[in-house]
Amino acid sequence: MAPTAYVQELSKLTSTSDLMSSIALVYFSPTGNTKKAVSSIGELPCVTVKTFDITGNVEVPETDLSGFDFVVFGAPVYAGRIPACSVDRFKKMKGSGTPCALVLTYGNRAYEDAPRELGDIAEANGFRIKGVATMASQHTYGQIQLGRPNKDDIAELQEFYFHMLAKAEEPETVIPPGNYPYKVVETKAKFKPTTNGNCLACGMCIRDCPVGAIEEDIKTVNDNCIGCMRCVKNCPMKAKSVVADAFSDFEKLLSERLKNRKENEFFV
Ligand SMILES: Cc1cc2nc3c(=O)[nH]c(=O)nc-3n(C[C@H](O)[C@H](O)[C@H](O)COP(=O)(O)O)c2cc1C
Repeated sequence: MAPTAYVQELSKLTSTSDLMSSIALVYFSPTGNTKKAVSSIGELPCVTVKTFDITGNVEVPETDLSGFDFVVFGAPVYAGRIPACSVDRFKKMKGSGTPCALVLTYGNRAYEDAPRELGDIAEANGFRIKGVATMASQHTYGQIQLGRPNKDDIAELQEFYFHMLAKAEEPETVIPPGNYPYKVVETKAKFKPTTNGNCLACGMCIRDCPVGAIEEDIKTVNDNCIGCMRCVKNCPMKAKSVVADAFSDFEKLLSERLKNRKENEFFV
């Protein structure tokens, strides 16, 4: 169904309907792809959303989401898993048979065990998984699938959300893709950002870093760094970057290796 047709369809349904309206969005999203994908459910008519952005380096409190009609969990894929630092944050979210969807964004390589890992956390905490979306997105590194998720990706995702909401009360659940044991991964950054002379010491990078890796002097990036590149992407002065021949070589190689477009997949 074309996006406009489905929005019209949805409007018709929601005027009479049992479609849900109260939706919680929970995402970890250092560079914004996952946030964009998850938040697009809020553009559907007749839904109200409450956002729980668990990306920042703050203690996530235990949060009861059982009062919501539907929950969307979103995470990026890091080395075939969800980011290690996000695990305990997602575990703070509690449901009570609450229907949910999982949205994983990945940089056009592979999502491997990440959907299963996020799904296992959700299920253990009282959520029923109604569907899983794996969204091929712009990679953090190199020049890969620039701008994705784009308008067309979001339209596909919104159609998925629409079906999720329509089926939320049905008992069937979905087993997310992925294997056991989960892939074993290295979580420390291979390449850390450095700071150039543009820096105005505004401290935004310190405040925003998901793992508290940037020290008070701004220049020192400690070993907590996960290489998410949030500081590089968000710095208004473009003062953070990774300057290393090895990094440029890695980016070139990765861009070449991942140049063929992958499609989004929806497990319902
Ligand atoms: C440390 C790290 C590891 C990554 N590992 C993978 C991977 O295994 N597979 C993949 O396709 N993309 C991988 N990516 C790319 C991200 O999954 C992708 O760009 C994602 O959409 C970023 O989400 P965000 O913008 O919400 O932070 C990785 C990115 C980073 C920073």
